Amino acid sequence: MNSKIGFIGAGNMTYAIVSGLVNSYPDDKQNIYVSSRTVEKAEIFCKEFDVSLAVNNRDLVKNCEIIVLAVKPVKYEEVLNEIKDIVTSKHVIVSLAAGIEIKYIEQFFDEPTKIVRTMPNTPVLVGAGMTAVTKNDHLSQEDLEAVLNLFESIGRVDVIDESLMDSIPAISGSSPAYVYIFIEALADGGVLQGLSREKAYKYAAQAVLGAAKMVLEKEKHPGELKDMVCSPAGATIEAVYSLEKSNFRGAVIRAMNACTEKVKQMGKMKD
Ligand SMILES: NC(=O)C1=CN([C@@H]2O[C@H](COP(=O)(O)OP(=O)(O)OC[C@H]3O[C@@H](n4cnc5c(N)ncnc54)[C@H](OP(=O)(O)O)[C@@H]3O)[C@@H](O)[C@H]2O)C=CC1
Ligand SMILES: O=C(O)[C@@H]1CCC=N1
Repeated sequence: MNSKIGFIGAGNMTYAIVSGLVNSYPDDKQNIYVSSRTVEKAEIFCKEFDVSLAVNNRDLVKNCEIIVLAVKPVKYEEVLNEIKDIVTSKHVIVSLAAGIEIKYIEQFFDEPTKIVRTMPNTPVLVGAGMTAVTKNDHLSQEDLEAVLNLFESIGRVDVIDESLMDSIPAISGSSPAYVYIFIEALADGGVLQGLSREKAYKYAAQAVLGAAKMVLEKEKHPGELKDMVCSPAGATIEAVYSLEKSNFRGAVIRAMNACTEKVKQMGKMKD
């Protein structure tokens, strides 16, 4: 880690990213700073990970080059007003917020400021995150590489056009939540049929992990991979038929549309 990185907000996403970074950079823990509204929470957090405590958000900005805004979208105005006069052209501001556009953050600063908008997900905690990244024109290639390196150390990264950013929560930022529901449902079905709860979670989660690896590592269409499982007149096609009758795909796509709709509303709520 070549820069000091500071997290404003010690909530779920900071927990996930810092856990991942501490695993990837065990010798650089002291270069990770955290501040939060409730200082006691930040203290507990810093003790757990052996990272540096910033006593407040301004102290964090003074100590770090990369500043991650890990507060809810509605808190952006408050936090940006608090730090704007001490942010310099050397800092890189990294936003995690769903729905917040780069131009909204830019308007707080009188001078050109380096801003990166990202959408990670909680699996960064285990080094298996998916992070979409977009940036403004004030970053050098070196600045961008520094941010990409951080997220690449805790998962996969993709640089995209900002026009696509509002669509990313639905497909990867929020989707771990739907996958956990799917895993719970698989496990409940297993328990119903007599498996222990412990075994049911292990079998369900490993099946989801394995299926995802097949999609990522084999150059095959997911439909072809599904067909490989469905023996003619076999058991799997009965399950697939039942899911299709329940509009499984439609339910997922409808949920994603609801997610994106909310992301767009959250982007407007901060105005
Ligand atoms: N959770 C997720 O899976 C993902 C979240 N995100 C984005 O990450 C951001 C954070 O989300 P998440 O971690 O889930 O939210 P949380 O509610 O878990 O955490 C937010 C944190 O911000 C702190 N906070 C609030 N106001 C301030 C302030 N003025 N100064 C410093 N800290 C403050 C809160 O402290 P306190 O508890 O004391 O109020 C809390 O620790 C959001 O913008 C979200 O859109 C992006 C991708 C995935
Ligand atoms: O629920 C949320 O608003 C955030 C955005 C992506 C995941 N969690």
